[in-house]
Order: sequence, then structure tokens, then C-alpha cells
Amino acid sequence: MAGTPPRVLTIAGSDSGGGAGLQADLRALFACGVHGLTAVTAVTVQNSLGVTGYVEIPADVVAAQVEAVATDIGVNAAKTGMLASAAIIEAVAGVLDRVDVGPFVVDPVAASMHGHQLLADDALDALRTLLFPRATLVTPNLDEVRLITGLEVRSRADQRKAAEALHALGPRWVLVKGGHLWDDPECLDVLYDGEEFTEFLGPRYDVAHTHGSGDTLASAICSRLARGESVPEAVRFGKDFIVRSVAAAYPLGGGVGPVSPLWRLEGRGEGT
Ligand SMILES: Nc1ncnc2c1ncn2[C@@H]1O[C@H](COP(=O)(O)OP(=O)(O)OP(=O)(O)O)[C@@H](O)[C@H]1O
Ligand SMILES: Cc1ncc(CO)c(N)n1
Repeated sequence: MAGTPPRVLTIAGSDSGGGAGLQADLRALFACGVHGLTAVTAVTVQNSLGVTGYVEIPADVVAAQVEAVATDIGVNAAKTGMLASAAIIEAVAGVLDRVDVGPFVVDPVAASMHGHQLLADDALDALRTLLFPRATLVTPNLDEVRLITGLEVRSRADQRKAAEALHALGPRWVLVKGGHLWDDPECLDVLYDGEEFTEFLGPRYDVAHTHGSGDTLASAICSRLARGESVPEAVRFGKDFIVRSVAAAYPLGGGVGPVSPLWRLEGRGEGT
């Protein structure tokens, strides 16, 4: 019998296309060798062309899922993705007062890559005041930086300014992702702990298929936090993981295909 692997909880929405959301999280977590747990927040109607609608899961059911897995199975690290509403954010904050989920990564998902809104306008304040102060790490993209801080990021120097503004909201660490800095020939992610900036520089691949990149990155980071690694160590692993997963992205449907963590499982025959 195998030993119990580390457990990572994702509090996120379902993507019927299997490219992003909790499906991307579970895929990445599996490839990273940890057991994935889910608290579903919303069910989106989504494919490679975009999101055409979603229904929210009742906030008390979201909290109950977190409580159920934390009290029985135990959670070594957790992340949030699509949270949909202020009521769900309040319920998540409430249950985190009662149960321990270890290091807590907030990926402040506000919209799909096609621009469809996944978070109610009036939920931004709850995100800022209830979740950011609890977060071990927040991982916004540049659109989310603008929504949360009002800052427009146009350069690597702006990424640092944004990291400072986000850190002032209370998270222990901030990772400002540079995937949307389209003029930059490389993808720079900037990590900040209130004192020091650490830069994670990677290539910018000319691929159309980057659906789920943010979810995959945050899940890979969580898989290492769950093993007790420090945030900079876990982000180093996550950045390498996402670069390889973007390189392995595949077409799917008529629109944007997903990044793929499957490269990590290839070549592993039976018994290896
Ligand atoms: N074309 C690319 N080539 C290589 N790395 C990329 C590319 N696009 C994004 N990345 C990396 O993927 C990660 C996610 O970045 P991004 O800023 O796109 O987040 P995101 O918008 O939250 O992702 P998504 O909404 O697509 O899930 C970052 O580490 C970023 O540097
Ligand atoms: C459910 C869901 N979560 C997150 C994203 C953003 O990648 C998405 N498109 N769909």
C-alpha cells in the first residue's frame, strides 16, 4: 500500500472544457504528485471559445466542502480560483477561521482569458479585505492588478510598484505575473515579500494555447508549499513547471487550447 501523499485543496469553479478552473488544478496537482481536493464554487458553461454562463454553488455548500475535507482528510495547502461572489468569499473566510488549510494561495480570478467576468463587481472589496490579509501568497495577472489596485502595469518597473501596492493589502507574499505584458519579449513574474523583490524570468512562447496557465502555475506552487517548501522555492518550481506546460500546450476545439502538465508524466512506464 502506498503512503498518503500531501493534500492540496482548490476552491474554484468548474470549466466544462477541462482547460482551466478546478479541472486544470486537479490535472496539475496530479502531475505534481499530490492529492487534489475540491470545493466547487461555480459551474461554468465554457469551451475553447469562451464562457457563456455560470451558476454559483450556494455559499454554505462551498464552506461545507472545505470543512468536510479539512476535518477528515487534512489539507497541507490550499488555493482559490474563481470565487464568483462576495457571499462565497465571506463563507470561505468564515470557514478558514475554523479549520486549518496550511499555506493559502489566493489567485484572484476575475475574468476568463476571453474577458468574461467570473467575479461580481461588488466582490472585489471582499477579496481585498477578507482574503488578501489571510493569504500566504497572492498571484494576480495584470488585469487583476488593475481591478484590485487601480494601477496600470506597462513595464517591469510597474510590476514592482504593483507588487508594493498589493503587499500593503496584507498578504505575506505577492507574485505579479507578467504573461499579459505583451510587449515584453520574455515572461517575468515578480515576487515580493515587503522587503525584497525576486524575479522569475522565463521565455515567452508564441503559442495561442495558454488557457489555464494561471491555475496551473498556482497549483504547482501549492504542491510544493504542501511539502513544506518556502514560497520562493515553490515559485521557482512553479515557474519551471508552467514554462514546460505552456511548451506542451495543445489545440482543442475552435479557440484557445489548454496548457498541459502531461509532459511530467510522459516516459514513466509501469513500475517507474
Ligand atoms: N506565452 C507564454 N509563454 C511562456 N510563459 C507564459 C506565457 N503566457 C503566460 N506565461 C506564464 O504563465 C503564468 C501565468 O501567467 P498569466 O499572466 O498569463 O496569468 P493568467 O492570466 O492568470 O493566466 P490564465 O488566465 O491564462 O489562466 C506566468 O508564470 C506567466 O509568466
Ligand atoms: C472556472 C474557471 N476558472 C478560472 C478561469 C481562468 O483561467 C476560467 N476560465 N474558468
